[in-house]
Amino acid sequence: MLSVPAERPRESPAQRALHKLGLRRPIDLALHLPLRYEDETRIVRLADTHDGDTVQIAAAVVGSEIRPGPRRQLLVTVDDGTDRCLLRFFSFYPSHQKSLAPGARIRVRGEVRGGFAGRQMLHPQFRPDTGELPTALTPVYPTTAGLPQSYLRKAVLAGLARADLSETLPTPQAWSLRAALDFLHHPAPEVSLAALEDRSHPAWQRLKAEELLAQQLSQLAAKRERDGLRAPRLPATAGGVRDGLLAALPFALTGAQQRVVAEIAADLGRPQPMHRLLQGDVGSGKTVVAALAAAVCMDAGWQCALMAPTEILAEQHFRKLADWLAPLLAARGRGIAWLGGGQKKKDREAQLARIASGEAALVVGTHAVIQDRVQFQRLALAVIDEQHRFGVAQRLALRAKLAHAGQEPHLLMMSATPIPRTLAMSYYADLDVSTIDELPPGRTPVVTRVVHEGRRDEVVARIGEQLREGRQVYWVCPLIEESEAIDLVNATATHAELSDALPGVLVGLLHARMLPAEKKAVMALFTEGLMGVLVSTTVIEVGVDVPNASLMVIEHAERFGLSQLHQLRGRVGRGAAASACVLLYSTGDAPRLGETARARLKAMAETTDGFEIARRDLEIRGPGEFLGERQSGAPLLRFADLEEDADLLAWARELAPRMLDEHPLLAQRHVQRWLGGKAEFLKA
Ligand SMILES: Nc1ncnc2c1ncn2[C@@H]1O[C@H](COP(=O)(O)OP(=O)(O)OP(=O)(O)O)[C@@H](O)[C@H]1O
Repeated sequence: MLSVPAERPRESPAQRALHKLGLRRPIDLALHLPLRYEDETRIVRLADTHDGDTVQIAAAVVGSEIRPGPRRQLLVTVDDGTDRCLLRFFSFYPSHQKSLAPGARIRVRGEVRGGFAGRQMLHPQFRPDTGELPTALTPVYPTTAGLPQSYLRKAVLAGLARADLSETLPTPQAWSLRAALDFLHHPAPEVSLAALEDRSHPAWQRLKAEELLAQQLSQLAAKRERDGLRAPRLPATAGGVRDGLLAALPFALTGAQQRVVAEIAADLGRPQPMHRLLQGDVGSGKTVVAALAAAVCMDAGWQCALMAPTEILAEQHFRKLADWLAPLLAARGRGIAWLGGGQKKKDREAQLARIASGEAALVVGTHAVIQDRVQFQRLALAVIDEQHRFGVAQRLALRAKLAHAGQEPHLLMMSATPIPRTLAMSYYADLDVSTIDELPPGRTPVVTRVVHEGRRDEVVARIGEQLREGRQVYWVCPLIEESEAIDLVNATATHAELSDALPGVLVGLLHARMLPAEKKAVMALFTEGLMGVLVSTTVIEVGVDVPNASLMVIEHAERFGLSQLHQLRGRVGRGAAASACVLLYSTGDAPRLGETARARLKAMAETTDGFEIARRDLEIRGPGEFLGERQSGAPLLRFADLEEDADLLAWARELAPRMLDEHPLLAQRHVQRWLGGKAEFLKA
């Protein structure tokens, strides 16, 4: 008999958009709080409005026409008996025209603009006028493309009705969770905007307290879980690879490097696994810290793995670590293995054998390092570069893969994208954090100039000057995320333009679609100083280290995010030479740059400090987006603020251990409610 596959209900675009916002369970919807409220309870007479007022009017459509041309518009005239107003829509559907046909009675909300031609509203919201006005303020929810407010509002109310909101707090509270959520989602008619926005209101206090408690519970559970795990103890020993490396380095460690090396060594000496994040600004010298950690591990007779997210980065780490460590290891009968994407089968087999036998004390590579076929003889430390590029799931897979005989490896994760302290505490709930907050001596800060695209020729002339001084130059082409193909066209055109403008100079091109071997060849020419200019898409974003490069030009800088610009700029100023970064911008058809793009370029011109950049980035984008990019999978505070709500934090900190001990089921339910699938470390 044929079995008919069960038909899976198709997701509508609106449902997909809900999922994109992370709104899957009824409780997720119930906890999706309004961003602001609109007052639709009042109708204003058109004759009483002033330029710039945002108002709601009730009027009849008296005229409707489409103005043709390149900027097609729908123009609708309405009359409310006191005056007329023109509604202008630049994008519209046939259904708009129908609802706005002459004779229709509508309610319109928007900003009134005065002018010679009379009152106007651009893209106002409108709906049929049913005669009945809402009696209370209307919530407006954070949303995303393809998810209209009306749909989201209904979904939230349905979620609120279905969610399990039973009490999880063991001590009596002034407001229940249900009361707090009802207050915010369905404001009563007498509730004012001021009350709804007052974060010290008991409804908000209840939500923040809940959220902080969930965070404290999950952190504590993670910590207890970790305390129960075993890892090999790796005490630092004298006279080994670590001491050899310290003696051979051409520079002395900075104070900050010494401090974090000591923090890591202390963790490695304990029988519990280290889970530490090493964060440091671009060029602050994280690699040598990783090398020293690896050396401690190898001196104790164990293996270490280092994994980077791209072939270029992994390759660069391999080269640097091999320079530093290979001679020291060879003297002890051990070596370094490489695992990359484009490797020949025979070479790969040979490397796998060295890893399995333990002869390879250090293994460097890309994701290839955690593939099933890789068997370590005795792995004790895994170093993961740019860990935020690896998803939480990959991180967990790594841990599972590397654990053996009841022992977990120590994990050191490196990131060149510093996160402000308050966010780090909640984002990296399960990690300890070490920070390199000092650059090696002798660096001159990179001078950054924001230059209009119209002055491109001057910039090309400047490249010529740098080349004559024996320096090298990066030229980064725009990022148009949706289309790698367009990126490539741009980069290729720029490559041709620069090759023409700079006769006799080797100008290279690097982009994501090249084969690993081609990329490697181009990078090698640039690293060895044979190539003067490297035109690249953003593949060089992280980690590339060519100290002789002293100028970076970023084309269409207005399209890049702030941390990304900072990362890119970090590719220059890595040696002693004075370096510069030129941010070329274009405003396209617009008369000037948008506000956030302007804020980003201004921040870049004003500071080179990665922590300050991170702070401004957070300010410009808000925590959701700021962390979203980092593939957040860890708990994150949405409502509470660790500084502002210090008293609630103290309450949660005090309650969490008692709750875990005395009410473990309530604790579990509470964390599930707030963190849902993200509460991975509670599973144990
Ligand atoms: N204490 C030090 N004194 C002088 N130079 C140093 C010191 N530490 C590291 N360096 C050098 O500084 C450069 C940058 O170091 P490294 O590549 O480790 O930076 P990073 O922190 O990994 O930066 P990024 O995240 O940008 O890759 C390298 O050329 C490195 O050899």
